[in-house]
Amino acid sequence: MEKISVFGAGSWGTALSYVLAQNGHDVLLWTHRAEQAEEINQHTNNRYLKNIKLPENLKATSDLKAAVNHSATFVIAVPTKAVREVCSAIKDELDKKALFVHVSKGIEPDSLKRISEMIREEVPPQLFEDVVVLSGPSHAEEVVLEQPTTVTAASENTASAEKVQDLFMNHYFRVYTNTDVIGVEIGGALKNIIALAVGITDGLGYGDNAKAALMTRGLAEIARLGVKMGATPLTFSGLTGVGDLIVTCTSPHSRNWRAGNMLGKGKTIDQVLEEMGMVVEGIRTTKAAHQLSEAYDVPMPITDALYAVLFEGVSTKDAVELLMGRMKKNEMEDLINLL
Ligand SMILES: NC(=O)C1=CN([C@@H]2O[C@H](COP(=O)(O)OP(=O)(O)OC[C@H]3O[C@@H](n4cnc5c(N)ncnc54)[C@H](OP(=O)(O)O)[C@@H]3O)[C@@H](O)[C@H]2O)C=CC1
Ligand SMILES: O=C(CO)COP(=O)(O)O
Repeated sequence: MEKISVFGAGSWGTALSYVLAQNGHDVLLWTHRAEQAEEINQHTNNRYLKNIKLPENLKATSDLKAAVNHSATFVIAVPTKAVREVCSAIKDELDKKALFVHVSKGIEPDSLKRISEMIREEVPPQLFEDVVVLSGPSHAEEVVLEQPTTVTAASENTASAEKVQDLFMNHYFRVYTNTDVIGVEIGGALKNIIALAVGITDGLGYGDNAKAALMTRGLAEIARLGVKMGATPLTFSGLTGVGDLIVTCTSPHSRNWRAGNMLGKGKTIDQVLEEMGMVVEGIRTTKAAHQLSEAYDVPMPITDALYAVLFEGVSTKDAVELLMGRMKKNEMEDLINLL
């Protein structure tokens, strides 16, 4: 039994706390809202996970210092845009080395940093043992129903990844390990762009052909960029690549797919975000990936088309026409370089 602190009490932080508490660990879940900590201590978190009874041994707090002092294993489960703020606040209270496990799926626009890079910038090396990423096809809503789920813990240091594997693994939550941190982080972040795009074509009334096209060519552009950034090509055929792409592009649980679907049906981004009430990571990540494709000189036509819709006022229909009207290509062009 380990002591573990989870930072961020949205859908995913709560679902992962559920798994850890069920595994017998002493989990303290931190939220920045006192009333939410009170609710979780009564064993529900209804805004994020409706009608789910949380384990009795899961405790919550809104006292950051208490959460930092509780353990030396920290799960960071806030949206990408809050990672720096939360990690910097943790660092201010930290007086020992901790293992940081992050579960966020995004890239920071402008700095173009991955999450593990952001954490390493916010927390000095003498205060962390390692930063491990836990990612893969996993909707919180299914995890808390204890439905079979597989994810990957990645670190260049296999011992750290195995430690995280041991903490989380149980009969419905199976954890693999991988040493390719770049590939795991890029796959997890960029699949949200493709899920938004698939949501749009579904919302426009296009069918499974369009969905398959976006998923396949989407994976091609994600892998192209990832490999140029230093990822291992095979990672994109794994859980954090094609696996997460499937689960996000084909499920109404996905906030990214749902947001895209509403855009395809004609709603504005502001209307969509207001209705969602939860993070839609793919929007900021589209901006970051658009910048990455320029920085690494990697063609990313689907990302570019979505960028045009989200940030340049291009209509969803025109964006599809733009993609379909691109110049002729050999399907394997560029991909051959990944081998
Ligand atoms: N949901 C899922 O199934 C999965 C999500 N993820 C990833 O996990 C990350 C978190 O997502 P998820 O839990 O789903 O998001 P949600 O929108 O469900 O919840 C986000 C949580 O973060 C809190 N938060 C936001 N900003 C801050 C801040 N500055 N300081 C403290 N807390 C803050 C929110 O608080 P408040 O309630 O006050 O807004 C809320 O509790 C994302 O990167 C997502 O891609 C990964 C795998 C699966
Ligand atoms: O990452 C997820 C599933 O693996 C959740 O996706 P959404 O953020 O689109 O809901």
